[in-house]
Amino acid sequence: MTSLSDAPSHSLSTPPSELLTSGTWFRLLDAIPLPVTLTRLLDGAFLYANQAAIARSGLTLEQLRAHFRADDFYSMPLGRTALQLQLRNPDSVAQLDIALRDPQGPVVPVRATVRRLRVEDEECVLTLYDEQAYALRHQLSLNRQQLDALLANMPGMAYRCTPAGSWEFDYVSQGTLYVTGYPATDWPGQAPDFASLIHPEHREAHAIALASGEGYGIEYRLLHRDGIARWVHEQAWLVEDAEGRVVAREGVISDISARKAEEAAREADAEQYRELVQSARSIILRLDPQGRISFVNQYAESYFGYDPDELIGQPLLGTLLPETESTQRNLAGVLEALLTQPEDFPVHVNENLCRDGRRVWVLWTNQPVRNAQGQLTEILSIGNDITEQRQIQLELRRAHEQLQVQYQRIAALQNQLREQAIRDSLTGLFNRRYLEETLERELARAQREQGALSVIMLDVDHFKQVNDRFGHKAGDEVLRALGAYLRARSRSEDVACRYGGEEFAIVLPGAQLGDAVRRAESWREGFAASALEVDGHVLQVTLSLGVASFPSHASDAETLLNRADSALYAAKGHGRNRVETACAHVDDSV
Ligand SMILES: Nc1nc2c(ncn2[C@@H]2O[C@H](COP(=O)(O)OP(=O)(O)OP(=O)(O)O)[C@@H](O)[C@H]2O)c(=O)[nH]1
Repeated sequence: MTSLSDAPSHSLSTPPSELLTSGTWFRLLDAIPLPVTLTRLLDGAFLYANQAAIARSGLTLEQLRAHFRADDFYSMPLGRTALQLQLRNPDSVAQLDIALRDPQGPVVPVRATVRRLRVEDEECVLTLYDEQAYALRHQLSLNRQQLDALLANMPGMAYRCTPAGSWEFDYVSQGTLYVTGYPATDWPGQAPDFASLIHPEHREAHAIALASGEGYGIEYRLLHRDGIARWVHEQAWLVEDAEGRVVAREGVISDISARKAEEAAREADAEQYRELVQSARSIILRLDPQGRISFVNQYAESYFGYDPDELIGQPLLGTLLPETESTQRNLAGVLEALLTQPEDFPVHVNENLCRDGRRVWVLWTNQPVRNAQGQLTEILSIGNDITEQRQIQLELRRAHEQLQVQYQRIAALQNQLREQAIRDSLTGLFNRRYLEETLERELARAQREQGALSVIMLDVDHFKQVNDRFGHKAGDEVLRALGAYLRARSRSEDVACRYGGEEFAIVLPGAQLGDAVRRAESWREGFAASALEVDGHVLQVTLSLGVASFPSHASDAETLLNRADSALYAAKGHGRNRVETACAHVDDSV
């Protein structure tokens, strides 16, 4: 606008037709980003529109001039006559809010600056349209209205007071009733002095804030008209004039009783929680994400034997957790895993270290705490001593291991006893009792399966002479050698026994008579051919053998043994060192 009024006056005498095509004046106007028009005052006919105005209208200058008048685009509350009245003096200027009507679009309110000009003996109006200025002004007035409504309706007390005397109120909002119990209309005058409403305990703090010479924000209790003291928060600021003199204090006093009550309840809750944590008979500690101790309860202090100052801020590893571990457990690794994946360790058992070096076992329950972004902020751990249980457990394990050893010893002993019960100690062969048991069993099976079974009885020839010539010990040696000989030639199913003295019996399950005789013959031959070295003497010892078979010779154990024994007797009788077969008809009573 100032550029228009400052424009060189000589250009205004240039005829409009020429102005439209050339001239500094209008080049300048074209450069203005806001719409500018020149219209005739009398009827609003367009004489000129700058580039911004043409762009805004969506028409050409020719179309504007030929078919439109200013009144087609905007209307003023009082119409053209009013505009003419506003600009009744030459060169007069006015500012108007007008509604700019776009022929095809919505109505846009604009702020227009109009100036009356005389061009070519014609009274004209130069108009500058500013939509933004209108919007800003409109918004400001709207905010003012909102503010007024807000002040009137807010539950707090908005005020303004002047420094004259003792800060007399010259404005209080309707919320004053809510905060003090006195209606806004009682101020000043009927209501008591504001300072007297401040609770005696807080008056001094309020007076200090007032005297500070600056704005302030304080909380204090205010004595309400209903007799109840309520917590309020006062935010105040000072208003200064151009010379920096304080001309007013403004502020808002809000009732914060509800917030204070909540804070008190929260504090009471927190206090209860603290008492609970401190009186708990469990170890409670908090760890930061770096593995440092940030809190320990009293029980934890006494349990580990530390003062709180010695633990807070200390890394867990090296204090409560042994830094090195004789059992080679990777404690640093365990702690690292706990800090990075706490959800994987809801419960864990750990050996911990007391200040005096004692080792204690603790069962830990861990609760990770995370912030809204999911980052770990701390780990809350609750521990219970399980040293005694652990000790009992260890002792039980040790006792169990000892029992295992003893059990194995007993089992070995039992085995040994069992072996002793069924073995002959001199030869290592089975004894007579075992033979009888086995024979009964094997015979029953052979009968069941309709199989065969043979028994070979054998006896050392002239054994008495061995004893007599070389001594009883040498005789034992011969018997031991015969035992080894028979064992070496037995099959897995055979049962070789020392039947008594120098007499032996071998049960051959599944063996037919012919097979048994062949084997008896080969044993006889083999033993007779072997030279026994006994006590420095080389002996040649022969055997007599008798063979009997089931079912050919007998069907019960006793008879079968008797038949084999009879056959052995026959072998002795026929000159020894030979094998005889039992006869089915032999009379057992003989
Ligand atoms: N060294 C030793 N001798 C034993 C053992 N048991 C029995 N004898 C002896 O074996 C001998 C058996 O003698 P006899 O029954 O007369 O028979 P034999 O001298 O072998 O003569 P024939 O059987 O008829 O060939 C006895 O002298 C017994 O004392 C033993 O465990 N060790």
